[in-house]
Amino acid sequence: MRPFVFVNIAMSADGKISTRERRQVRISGKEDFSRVDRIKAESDAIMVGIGTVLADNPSLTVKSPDLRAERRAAGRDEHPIRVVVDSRGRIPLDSDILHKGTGRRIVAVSKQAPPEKLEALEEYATVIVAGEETVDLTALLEELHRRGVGRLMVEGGGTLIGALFARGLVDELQTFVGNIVIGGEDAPTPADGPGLLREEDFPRLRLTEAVRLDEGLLIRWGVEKR
Ligand SMILES: NC(=O)C1=CN([C@@H]2O[C@H](COP(=O)(O)OP(=O)(O)OC[C@H]3O[C@@H](n4cnc5c(N)ncnc54)[C@H](OP(=O)(O)O)[C@@H]3O)[C@@H](O)[C@H]2O)C=CC1
Ligand SMILES: Nc1nc(O)c(N)c(N[C@@H]2O[C@H](COP(=O)(O)O)[C@@H](O)[C@H]2O)n1
Repeated sequence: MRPFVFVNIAMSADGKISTRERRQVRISGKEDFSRVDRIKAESDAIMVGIGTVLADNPSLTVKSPDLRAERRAAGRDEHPIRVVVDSRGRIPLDSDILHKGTGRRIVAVSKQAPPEKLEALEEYATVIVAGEETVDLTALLEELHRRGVGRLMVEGGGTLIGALFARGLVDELQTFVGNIVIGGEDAPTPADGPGLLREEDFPRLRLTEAVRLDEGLLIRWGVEKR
């Protein structure tokens, strides 16, 4: 068993999620940022790849005091569990995700991570070891489910999202398309990594919603079961 997995990503009108320098770019407007805060508050856990932590240093906390109060009233932590996928334990110990906001953190590593780094990390986070080289995402999701995660939001980046799609581990995709053009063949996109080659392997999506939001478009897709 694994959690319900949904990806939320903001991309430019030309399909980029950042610049070729991997610098964080504001793509969403005010309305979309509040939508993201709400769906974050509705999740049990929120996951990113180590590339996003190193590039953006996000906290992935719930920003609205009202949404945090709702979570508290429901007997939950103020913020969802923050999960970082980080085979080699590269996460800096002073990363915001390990310090900002109350609540639990999980760092998922593979057997490649140095034991001394894991020992240091355990002061701030629960460490899950899954996989030999990179993190075994199927095993990780099963472990998260065992630890009570029913609804998992994935915030990026492109490499992690591409790997989850390639393994059939995504149930829903929410994309905000913003009114900017970033360009550049090396700028990250919503599904990076090696990509898929055979049409029969391409995940098939079912459009469930397309609405105007800020100066852009929010598109929601369900992922067909294989
Ligand atoms: N616009 C938006 O909404 C968002 C944009 N971004 C942008 O995305 C960029 C970062 O994306 P990206 O560089 O692709 O990094 P990711 O955040 O996707 O992290 C990828 C890394 O995760 C690690 N990893 C461990 N196991 C796996 C696995 N099984 N499959 C895939 N990855 C694994 C790998 O590093 P290792 O081998 O060391 O473990 C890999 O390089 C930044 O520019 C950021 O600003 C990010 C989030 C949202
Ligand atoms: N939804 C959305 N729109 C954008 O325009 C963005 N740049 C992002 N980026 C993501 O948000 C994270 C920042 O989180 P915190 O504010 O630090 O909690 C960043 O790391 C990206 O995952 N998202």
